[in-house]
Amino acid sequence: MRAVKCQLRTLRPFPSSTAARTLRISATVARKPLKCSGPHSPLSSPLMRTGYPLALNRVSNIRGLASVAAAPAVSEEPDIIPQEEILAKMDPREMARLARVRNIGIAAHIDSGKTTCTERVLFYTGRIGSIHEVRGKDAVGAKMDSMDLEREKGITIQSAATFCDWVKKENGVDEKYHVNLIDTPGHIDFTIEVERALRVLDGAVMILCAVSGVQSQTITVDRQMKRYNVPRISFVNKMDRMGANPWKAIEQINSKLKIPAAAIQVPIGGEDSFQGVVDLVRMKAIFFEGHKGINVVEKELSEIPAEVKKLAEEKREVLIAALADVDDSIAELWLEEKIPTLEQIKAAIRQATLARKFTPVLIGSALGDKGVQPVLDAVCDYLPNPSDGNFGQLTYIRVYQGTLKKGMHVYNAKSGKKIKVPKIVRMHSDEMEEVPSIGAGEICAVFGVDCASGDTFTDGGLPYSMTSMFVPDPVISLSIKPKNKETAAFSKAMNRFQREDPTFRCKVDPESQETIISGMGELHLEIYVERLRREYGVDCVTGKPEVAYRETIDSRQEFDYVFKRQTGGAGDYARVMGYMEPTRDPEGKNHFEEQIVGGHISEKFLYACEKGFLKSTEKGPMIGHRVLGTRMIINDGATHMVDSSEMSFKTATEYAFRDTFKLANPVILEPIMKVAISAPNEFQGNIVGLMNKRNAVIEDSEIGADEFTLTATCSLNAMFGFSSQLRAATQGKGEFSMEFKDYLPTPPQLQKELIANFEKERARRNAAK
Ligand SMILES: Nc1nc2c(ncn2[C@@H]2O[C@H](COP(=O)(O)OP(=O)(O)OP(=O)(O)O)[C@@H](O)[C@H]2O)c(=O)[nH]1
Repeated sequence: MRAVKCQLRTLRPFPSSTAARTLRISATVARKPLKCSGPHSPLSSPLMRTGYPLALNRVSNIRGLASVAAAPAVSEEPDIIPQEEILAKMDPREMARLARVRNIGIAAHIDSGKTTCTERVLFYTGRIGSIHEVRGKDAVGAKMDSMDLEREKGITIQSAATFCDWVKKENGVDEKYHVNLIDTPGHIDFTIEVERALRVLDGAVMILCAVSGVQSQTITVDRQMKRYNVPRISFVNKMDRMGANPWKAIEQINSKLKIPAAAIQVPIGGEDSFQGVVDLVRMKAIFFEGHKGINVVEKELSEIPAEVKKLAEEKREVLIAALADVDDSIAELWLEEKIPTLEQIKAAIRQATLARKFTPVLIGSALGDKGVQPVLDAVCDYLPNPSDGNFGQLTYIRVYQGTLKKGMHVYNAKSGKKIKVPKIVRMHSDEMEEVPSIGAGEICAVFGVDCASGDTFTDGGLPYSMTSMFVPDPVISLSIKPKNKETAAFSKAMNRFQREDPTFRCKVDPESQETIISGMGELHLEIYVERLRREYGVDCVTGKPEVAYRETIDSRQEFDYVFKRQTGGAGDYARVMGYMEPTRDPEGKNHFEEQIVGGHISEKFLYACEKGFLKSTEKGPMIGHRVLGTRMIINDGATHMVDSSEMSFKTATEYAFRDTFKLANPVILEPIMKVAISAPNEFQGNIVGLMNKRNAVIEDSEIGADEFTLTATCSLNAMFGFSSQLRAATQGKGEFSMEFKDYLPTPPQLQKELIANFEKERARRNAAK
């Protein structure tokens, strides 16, 4: 059993977090139709025969040039067009406008203060007249938490977008910036909202709690920012809390997130005596006075305590040393023991941030109305504008089939919109090469194409669209039924929720005829049930939440299956031979392959076999859950002149799959979650006890000044009902988040129980028919 466990650990349906992986996923999806032949094959579509079939996929906006370094070389020797030349060709007024635009998101662990911070941003920029707190005493709730549910629960559920104008003072001159801002939810159940936001943004503010530092969900959003190449600045919030320690948080950004980070401010005071910050770039003390800290007051360092001034000098050295590591010009000055100027420091911070080699860290207390305005200044100073290195419309494209030529027309598979490809470039470090065309398998960038990340382009003849956004698989599901007969409103709501949120799924189980909804956690589904009631007036009855199990096999098994039926008229006949084996595919994909020699089964029937295989993987033979990581090879068989049909081969494959699966060491897999719990120190014993009872593996325990954080892995099954037990064990002071980690085999006893329950339920249904 031990060996099985190790091998199956690799069955991880979540791809790793690199942009390259996004490419590979898309490539796999795209290649699929190419492999098959026969009447349904795209290769037989008339347009495909004309010699210029193509399917393109936008991978991501270019946010830094480093990620294209691996682009393959072209055969021609094109001229190299320097970036400045391209910039020079753009309308200068448009360039100037874009230089003052910022599209940014705020992302962080739950309860770090994203909404509280956004509320200040809206207030200081004049978008709202007064500040209302999350779960505040006035019961109004924050502006960005616009859903009643968000205000009641004090959590953000949907990303909320807003905009504001911020006037930054630069050498005494007012500079007006337009900031489009998205506040994203922190709770792991709504992680798709963060994914959705990050792929359209140019930059992000990552908020951390000064007491807790890097938390589990900070690691998740970090991964997401890396996946979409989003440059970021960091804000260490809650400096007024007891035990606040920005240096620990910065150290953790360096060590846990592996991003070079350094403070560009130091705090003046801390905890309940936190008063303001020293700006390390300009070496000025900054205080926040007046109603809700609206007046930013600048003072010389001579006016602040000597120890803060000393700390500021020390931390400025640290900042310059960190910049020297990521910026050549600062490194040269450093070696020559020269002190960089304010402009040089600012330029180095900006460039290193845009290249995602560095994150500058700011410090403050949003609730205490201190430190938010400098974050807005830093957004303008250090985060990209839409024309930074991407000219607003530069789009990465991967060509999957055919050739993309300058001047040709392509169609957006989603919108059907026809666009002309005005110019194709290949990236070469920070320069671009214009090329006349680009072939299959290559990556290029195009200008002036109006599209969204992940869009697919074709020559108009293909109905395919590729997936590129990473959508995690739901891990939990429950049956749902309207109490009364409001079916129209119920279906309308279900359609809308699914359109909005790809991690929320809804389907009707063909056997039980029940509607089943699936999502990322108990809370995720609870919120939708509640939204149905409030927004659509549909009260529902829900079943017990169920884990999304998976089924797989652990050994190779041969088969020789004959499907034969004689029912008076024409009969059915199909014989399929071959073997099934585990793929050990890290993404858990299933594969079908034919290795027929001698034509015992025709192409048409083999296509039907593949269909039968794919259908079988949707509902596993053991407990009806999806199948992962199996390969089926058909290498021989037989056909009857009269009785064989596509249907008989499809059915034969399904039966062969079902019978062979059961003989090939079948295993039920269950989702294993990574759980992070934090609570005041006095409850540590209680929590460890709770987790031990669930057979969790405790991986790490970090004890802070007043709170501890425990990380563990535990099966999702064992985590049901944990939130209420945690509340009871910590007097409501504990919080937890969990995230899918892996699929692992269920304990043998549980596997037996699951199979027995499944069989019992099936027998009950059959008897009721
Ligand atoms: N002491 C202190 N509390 C803060 C600060 N900022 C926010 N809070 C509190 O922290 C809690 C969470 O704040 P939110 O702004 O809702 O955090 P969030 O990150 O938007 O939360 P989610 O969207 O649900 O993840 C609220 O009770 C805030 O009042 C701060 O600077 N200091």
